Amino acid sequence: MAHEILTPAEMALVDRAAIEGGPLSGIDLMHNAGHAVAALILERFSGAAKVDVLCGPGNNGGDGYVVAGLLSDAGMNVALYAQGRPRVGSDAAIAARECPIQPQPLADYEPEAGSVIVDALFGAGLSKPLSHELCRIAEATSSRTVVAVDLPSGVSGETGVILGAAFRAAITVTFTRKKPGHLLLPGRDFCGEVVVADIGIGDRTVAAIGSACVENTPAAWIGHFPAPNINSYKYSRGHVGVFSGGPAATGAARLAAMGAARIGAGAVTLLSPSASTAINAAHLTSIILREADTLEEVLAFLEARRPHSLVYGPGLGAEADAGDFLLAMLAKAGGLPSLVLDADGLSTFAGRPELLFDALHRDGAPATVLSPHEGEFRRLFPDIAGESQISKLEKARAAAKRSGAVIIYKGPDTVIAAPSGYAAINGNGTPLLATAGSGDVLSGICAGLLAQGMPPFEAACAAVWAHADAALRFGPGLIAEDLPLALLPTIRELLPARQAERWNTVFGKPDAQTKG
Ligand SMILES: NC(=O)C1=CN([C@@H]2O[C@H](COP(=O)(O)OP(=O)(O)OC[C@H]3O[C@@H](n4cnc5c(N)ncnc54)[C@H](O)[C@@H]3O)[C@@H](O)[C@H]2O)[C@@H](O)CC1
Ligand SMILES: [K+]
Repeated sequence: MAHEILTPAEMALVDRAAIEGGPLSGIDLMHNAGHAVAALILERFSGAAKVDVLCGPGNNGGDGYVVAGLLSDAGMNVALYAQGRPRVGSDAAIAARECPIQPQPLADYEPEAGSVIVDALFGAGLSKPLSHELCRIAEATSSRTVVAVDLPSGVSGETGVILGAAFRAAITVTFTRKKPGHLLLPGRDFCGEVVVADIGIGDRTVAAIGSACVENTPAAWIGHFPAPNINSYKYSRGHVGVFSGGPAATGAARLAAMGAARIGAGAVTLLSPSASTAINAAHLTSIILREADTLEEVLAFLEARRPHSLVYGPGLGAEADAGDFLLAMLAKAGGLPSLVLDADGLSTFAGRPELLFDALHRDGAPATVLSPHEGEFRRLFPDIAGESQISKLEKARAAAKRSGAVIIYKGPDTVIAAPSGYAAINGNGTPLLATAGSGDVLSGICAGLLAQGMPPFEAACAAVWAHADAALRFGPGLIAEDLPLALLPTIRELLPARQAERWNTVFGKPDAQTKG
């Protein structure tokens, strides 16, 4: 699976395994890495007046020496600035020896207009904040064209956190696979365009490391994406129940309902308190409306109509009674359908999250997806949210393990994690989604996919990706009401891709595995 994400530690293991397994040695890999960066610079910036290559003391610097030599051989005007000498016997020392350009001290470096800067100071080995001098250089280059080797120096490849300061790259060329820091904020913002170069390490060597994280792209879940078949009827295509709020807060549930319907659920029922029935009825056409004020009425609906998934939370109010009602439903209903908890359905458990987690860990508990944004995450997992040393990826994993649910930890860099630890980082997030009600639509999309039989982790990933893809295709001016209809071009590309995946399976590719 070429969409795995490797932490710097996993990448080091992959490099080591590749070198031990042969046929490429460490210096061969470094030559390949340098070639990839030099080729990109020649392709994109061949007209640059000058290229300034900044080399650090480790192997990231080693890549820089290779780049400098290749660009100079290609006729470009190259200057080399180095901080420290590579360790004797290292691959970087070989690369430095091979490089025909005499390095100047990095302390003398002043960026000039018209130069392209190659940041080969630190990559995977960044271990402490940049020094004052490096912070100054990073700041001085912030409006220049910077090509970062592997990672912009100062960005932690593991967490995406900035150590002191960081170079702001136009393009980052990384090797073999992306690292979390290329996708998690704020690191992602410093990377610019991320190019993944093949330096000769095979997919099998990467797979042997067993990374438990992927970039959230359709490749990660298309094999599970639901497609109706000729025998489908409305209930077999999936039935979603969405709980509506009171008369002043009914819109959120209708947004979720429309998200569920557009992603392909054959039937969606809005469960409405009687006080909201008139207003919901005035706004709904294809969505089924059912009055339900009491737990008995909800249980009767579940028994009679057997929905395949439920959305609980949007517009319900964060007071304790919303949580109490859910707990009562979880305690009473035998075989509750899968559940998406969002918004007030999460906030209602502030200060008492263990009541929810206990219920979700009980035998027979439904498969559940929790979709907190930053504030809701902090309400449910205050200690995990407060951990300053771990990444958003690790926080989502810890939350999934504790709650027993798939977590969609929302934000510009949404992370999806399963209780097993398997996780995905989303890369197509867009600020267009920062609009009221967009999260309600997401919960509906997720429930719509669950109702169609998609496993919870894959449904959560697909919902997050499709939601953002729809927003990107729609473009500026998007409001939450537009999102369900904006899903159409996305779905119309996903369905043929799903069909193609089916044919691949028929022709012998291994079947898609559930990662939840
Ligand atoms: N054979 C390999 O392992 C390959 C490695 N490659 C390159 O090697 C890089 C990793 O190399 P390294 O593990 O040597 O790590 P780096 O070159 O990223 O940095 C390690 C060195 O920097 C020092 N250092 C870290 N943070 C510092 C800071 N803030 N201020 C001052 N000094 C600091 C460390 O003490 C160490 O000497 C990758 O990012 C990639 O560019 C590629 O050439 C592909 C092959
Ligand atoms: K770098």
